[in-house]
Amino acid sequence: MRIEGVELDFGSYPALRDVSLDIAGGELVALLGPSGSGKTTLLRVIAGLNSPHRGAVFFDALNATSLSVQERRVGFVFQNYALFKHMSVADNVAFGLKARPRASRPPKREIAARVAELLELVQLEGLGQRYPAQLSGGQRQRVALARALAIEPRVLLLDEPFGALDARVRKDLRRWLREIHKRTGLTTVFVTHDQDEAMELADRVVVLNQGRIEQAGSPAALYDRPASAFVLSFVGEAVALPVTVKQGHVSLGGRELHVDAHNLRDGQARVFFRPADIAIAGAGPSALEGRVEALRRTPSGVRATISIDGSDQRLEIDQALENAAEVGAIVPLSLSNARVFAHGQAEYEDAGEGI
Ligand SMILES: Nc1ncnc2c1ncn2[C@@H]1O[C@H](COP(=O)(O)OP(=O)(O)OP(=O)(O)O)[C@@H](O)[C@H]1O
Repeated sequence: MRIEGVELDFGSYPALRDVSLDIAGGELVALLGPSGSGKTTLLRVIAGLNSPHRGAVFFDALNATSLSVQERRVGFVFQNYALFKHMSVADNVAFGLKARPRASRPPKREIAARVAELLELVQLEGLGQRYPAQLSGGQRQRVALARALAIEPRVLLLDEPFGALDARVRKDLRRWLREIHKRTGLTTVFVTHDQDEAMELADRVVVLNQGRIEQAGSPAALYDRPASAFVLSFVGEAVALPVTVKQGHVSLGGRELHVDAHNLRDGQARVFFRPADIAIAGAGPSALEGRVEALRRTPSGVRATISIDGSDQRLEIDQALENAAEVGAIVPLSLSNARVFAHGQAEYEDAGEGI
C-alpha cells in the first residue's frame, strides 16, 4: 500500500499535510501521535471514509483514491465499534458476506463454515449464538475483529481497538493481535496514542505530529536514532537542557559537551538525553558537574537529586549504596547518547523535563 502526498483540510485546519508512506504487504504498522495529530484522519483516508484534497492512496498498482469503502475491501475496527445489538455473534460476523450482492455472495453453508473458522481464530468458538450484550468488552472487540476479517480484506485498519478496555485485558489482546497477525499475514495499520502499545506490537511505527509524519521507523530506530526533538521526547522519557552551539561546539554553562552538532547553526539549541544516560562519573575528565541537593534511600541504593551546573535543571540519579555522594558535594557527571536539536524545533510538551 502506498500513500502519496496526502493533504486534507477541515475548513482552514490542515489535518494532514503532505503525508507519504509506503507500507509493505503483511506489515504491521502503528500510527502513533498525540491527540489531534491526524492518526484517525489518516486511517479514514486509507479506508475511504475521508477523501483527501490532494494526493492518492494505492493498493499495489490500484489507485484506490476514488473508490468507495466497499470497493476498497478494507476491514476496520474502531474503539467503540458498535456491533449490531439485535444480531447474534455469528450473524454479526457473517454480516459483510451476507450483505454482498447475490452474484458474489458465498452460499449459506460456506458462510457458516467461515464464521465458525473466524470464531475459532478469535477464540470465541461456541459463542456464536450469544448476543453482544452477553459478552465482555474484550470479547465484543474480538467479534468486531472477526467481522472485519470475514470479508477477506486487503488491509486491516484498527483505530484504538483496545482503548476502552482495562489495562490487563488490553495487554492480553495485544499479544493476541500479534498472534492473529502472524497467522493471517494481513497488512495491518492501527492507531494508538500509547507508545508502549505501538513499540510492543508494530514492525514499524509512524510518528505523527500536527498532521505531518515526523518519522517512520522500527521501534529500535525511533529509540536509537530519533529524527527530531519531538520524536525523542514522545517515545520515552527525555531531559532537555539549553545549550549554545558555536562552530559545531556545544556548551552548557561554559563547559563544552562532546556531542555531535556539525549540522547545527550557531546559536541557542537544546541537548536531549534519556534519564538513564546521565550518571555520576568516576575519576577522569568530565564535561558536566552537578551539586548533590538531596539523597533518598531506595530498595537497592540511593537516589540523588542533582542540580546541574550551568542550568537550573534538577535530575534524579540512582547510585550504589557504597559509593553514594554526600549532600552538598560537587560531582562529575557523564553523559552518553545525547543529541542536540535546534531551539524552536517542536517538542512533545508533556515530555519529562527533569524533576
Ligand atoms: N470532521 C471533522 N471536522 C473538523 N475537524 C476535524 C474533523 N475530524 C478531525 N478534525 C480535526 O483534525 C485534527 C486531526 O484529528 P484526528 O482525529 O485525525 O486526530 P487523532 O490523532 O486521531 O487524535 P485522537 O488521538 O484524539 O483521536 C484534529 O485537530 C481534529 O480536531
